[in-house]
Amino acid sequence: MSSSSPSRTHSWASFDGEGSGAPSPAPMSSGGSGGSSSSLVSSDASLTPFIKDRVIDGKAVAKTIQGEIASEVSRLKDRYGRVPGLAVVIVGARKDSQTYVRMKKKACADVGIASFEKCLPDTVSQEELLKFVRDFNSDKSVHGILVQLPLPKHIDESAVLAEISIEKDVDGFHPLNIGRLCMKGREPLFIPCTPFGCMQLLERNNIKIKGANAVVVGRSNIVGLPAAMLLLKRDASVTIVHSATQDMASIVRRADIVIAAAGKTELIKKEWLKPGCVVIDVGTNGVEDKTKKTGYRLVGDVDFAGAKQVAAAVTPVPGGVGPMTIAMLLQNTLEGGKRDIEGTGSSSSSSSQPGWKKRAISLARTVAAAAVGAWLAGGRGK
Ligand SMILES: NC(=O)C1=CN([C@@H]2O[C@H](COP(=O)(O)OP(=O)(O)OC[C@H]3O[C@@H](n4cnc5c(N)ncnc54)[C@H](OP(=O)(O)O)[C@@H]3O)[C@@H](O)[C@H]2O)C=CC1
Ligand SMILES: Nc1nc(=O)c2c([nH]1)NC[C@@H]1CN(c3ccc(C(=O)N[C@@H](CCC(=O)O)C(=O)O)cc3)C=[N+]21
Repeated sequence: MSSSSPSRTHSWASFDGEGSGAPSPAPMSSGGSGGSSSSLVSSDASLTPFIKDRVIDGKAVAKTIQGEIASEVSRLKDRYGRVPGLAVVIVGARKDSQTYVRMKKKACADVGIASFEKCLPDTVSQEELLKFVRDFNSDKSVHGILVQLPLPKHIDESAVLAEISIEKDVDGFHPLNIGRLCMKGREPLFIPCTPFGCMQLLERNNIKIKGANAVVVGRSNIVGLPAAMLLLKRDASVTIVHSATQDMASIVRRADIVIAAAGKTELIKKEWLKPGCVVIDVGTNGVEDKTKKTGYRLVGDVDFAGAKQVAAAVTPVPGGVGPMTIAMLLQNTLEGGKRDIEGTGSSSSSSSQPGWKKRAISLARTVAAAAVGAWLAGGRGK
């Protein structure tokens, strides 16, 4: 995890064993096999500040993080007279996309981050869209660029995401950022917001990740895959399940931590869950509800009422991962802003070199690599 993440470190030893004076495991109301004797969740309420009655309050965690971001932004403003800026590009008129973009804009205003918006019709050509991305790439007041997904079918999503400057890729979707996220000993410049938010929900409640069996349901580039990589980097043993997985129930049943990101309403049943596990529900599915003004309500990928009876902790939908996604987008934009405004460099390595020096070294490395490549291509390397 990036050293710049707002998480705190914590010693896990006390939750584990018998005879350690450790708090007792979370109550297990559903009998059954496969349960371990220790809990990942402390019963010391001071260590689980955002868990009440086994429900993880994502809104409260997000609010805390946004408070931290607001004070950092005001520090930057006082000291340098500059604030971080986020640009959002939205194509077409999807209602859900418009809602998310509106929420992001309001969240930026709340913490003092400048926001810029480009709304394009769904007839926009790929070249035009790329031009707007390039314009934001070279705009000094923009430190983060988010192109709202999904994009219309005629646009090559990968090409657009790869065009975003890696230094402004606050979604963390650029192939270089994803590549670094997956590599041992490397860190991305930005961690994808939703998985980053899931990790914060665990970390800020001191939930033990190291050594846990984690199951991620879903393998998308934006949620499932990066969530699995982050859990792996935190020393969980990770299994990813997807639409071709056989007997998913028995795999989920072994999980101490479940991250559900399939986009299927209440796919995960109470009986699939190991007693005392922790469930992070990313799914955001609209189901018809005539009692609502909008005509629908949001439901997760997990049977929430059932999970609440079995799990030690579970996130609700809404009010769980969703608000965290937005908080982490602000966090990433702040990080991007700080690298530029304070000159803390374009690499997330822990080196203390100033930004300009890191950039110079990085450029020198690129030039050297290109020279060696040309030399080898010329047959002289044989
Ligand atoms: N709260 C938030 O902030 C966010 C919420 N979301 C929500 O999270 C969910 C997932 O989003 P996203 O990753 O973009 O979705 P995708 O549709 O891109 O990916 C879904 C993944 O789930 C797998 N899957 C689908 N059906 C099943 C099944 N029956 N059993 C097991 N695996 C299955 C798919 O498998 P395969 O690869 O084999 O097709 C795929 O890997 C959605 O509900 C989305 O709305 C997304 C982003 C942010
Ligand atoms: N480039 C890009 N980056 C994204 O991060 C991205 C995207 N495209 N496309 C769509 C998905 C989805 N997404 C959500 C963000 C916030 C909530 C959220 O805050 N949800 C609230 C409820 C919102 C409501 O009431 O509608 C909650 O769960 O409590 C949900 C989903 C980001 N995504």
